[in-house]
Amino acid sequence: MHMITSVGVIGAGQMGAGIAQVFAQAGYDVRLSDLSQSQLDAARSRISGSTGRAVTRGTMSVEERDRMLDRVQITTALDPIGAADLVIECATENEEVKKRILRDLTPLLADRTVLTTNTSSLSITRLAAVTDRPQRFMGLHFMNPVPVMKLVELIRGIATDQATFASVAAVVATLGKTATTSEDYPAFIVNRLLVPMINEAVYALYEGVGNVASIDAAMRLGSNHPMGPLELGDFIGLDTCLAIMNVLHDGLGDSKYRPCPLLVKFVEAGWLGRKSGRGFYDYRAADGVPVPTR
Ligand SMILES: CC(=O)CC(=O)SCCNC(=O)CCNC(=O)[C@H](O)C(C)(C)COP(=O)(O)OP(=O)(O)OC[C@H]1O[C@@H](n2cnc3c(N)ncnc32)[C@H](O)[C@@H]1OP(=O)(O)O
Ligand SMILES: NC(=O)C1=CN([C@@H]2O[C@H](COP(=O)(O)OP(=O)(O)OC[C@H]3O[C@@H](n4cnc5c(N)ncnc54)[C@H](OP(=O)(O)O)[C@@H]3O)[C@@H](O)[C@H]2O)C=CC1
Repeated sequence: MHMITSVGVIGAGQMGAGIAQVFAQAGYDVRLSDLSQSQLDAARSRISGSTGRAVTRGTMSVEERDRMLDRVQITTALDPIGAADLVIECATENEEVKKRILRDLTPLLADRTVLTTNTSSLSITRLAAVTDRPQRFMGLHFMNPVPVMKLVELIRGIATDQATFASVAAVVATLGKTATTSEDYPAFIVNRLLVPMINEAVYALYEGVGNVASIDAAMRLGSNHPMGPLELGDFIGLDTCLAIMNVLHDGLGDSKYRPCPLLVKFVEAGWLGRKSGRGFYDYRAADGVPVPTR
């Protein structure tokens, strides 16, 4: 089995930045790629800000932080990604976008490269089929915020071989995270359970069962969830939540997974949650305190 020392991450959004950070902290050389230079610059600031907190608390020295940041190279090109030992596709949750990236990337890959996707819901087998290496392709699903959350879901496609699975599981252990295995069904385990709950919270809002503050307080204080479901939807990204509901609805063919029309409308309005400044809360107040919108 080839040693994995370098990692290529495609897509520098909230997940790509967090994944780049945890690999760099664990000593891997990271290449982070995105179409947009501004997203890459924002990812660098996000990593710097996130580790800045550790420096302030004294859990990381300034030198360690600087060495970690030096291990993350950013690029708008795809070519440098192809030479990495492990690649993690981490772009927008859209099957066509992911397939286009994987098709473009395939001719650039070294023979040894293990290819993975951080998809929240899409079929690993279908994504693998557009590459030249379905046997060395699998789902590697990190949770948000990546530096904090302990779990990584591992998902085999139908063709994933045991050596690939074992090497990816070994890499997860070096990050200090715990892996669980899920089968390749729509949205796997975490999002099969979590995102319908968020969608149901949007239905409760849509039907007037409660307002944003009462629905979130009910689940925070009544079920000990660290965030209310609407706050969590905003945190994940309402576009991503809607994409996951659509995959569940289409893939399992059960009306219980139909996305709430209010969720659809928010995404159509560009109200995507934290990342766009507005979702079920407005994040643009001068004092930084989120304000419920309904
Ligand atoms: C959609 C998918 O495909 C799958 C998914 O990811 S689903 C989403 C899964 N994630 C969740 O459910 C998250 C739910 N929320 C939480 O667990 C918590 O609210 C939270 C961990 C995000 C924040 O916790 P909190 O106690 O309110 O905040 P806070 O006290 O500021 O932070 C706790 C710690 O996390 C760190 N932290 C918080 N956010 C961070 C971030 N984005 N990056 C790095 N560190 C972060 C803080 O620095 C702090 O560290 P220390 O304890 O060492 O000081
Ligand atoms: N949000 C979450 O809580 C979680 C998300 N995930 C999964 O991780 C993936 C990324 O999600 P997240 O980081 O939240 O999404 P974001 O919207 O924050 O980021 C996606 C990034 O991908 C970029 N991108 C789009 N197309 C391409 C392309 N062709 N080549 C390179 N980059 C591209 C986007 O650029 P631009 O903005 O310019 O379009 C953006 O920077 C998704 O598959 C999602 O389902 C997994 C676990 C948790």
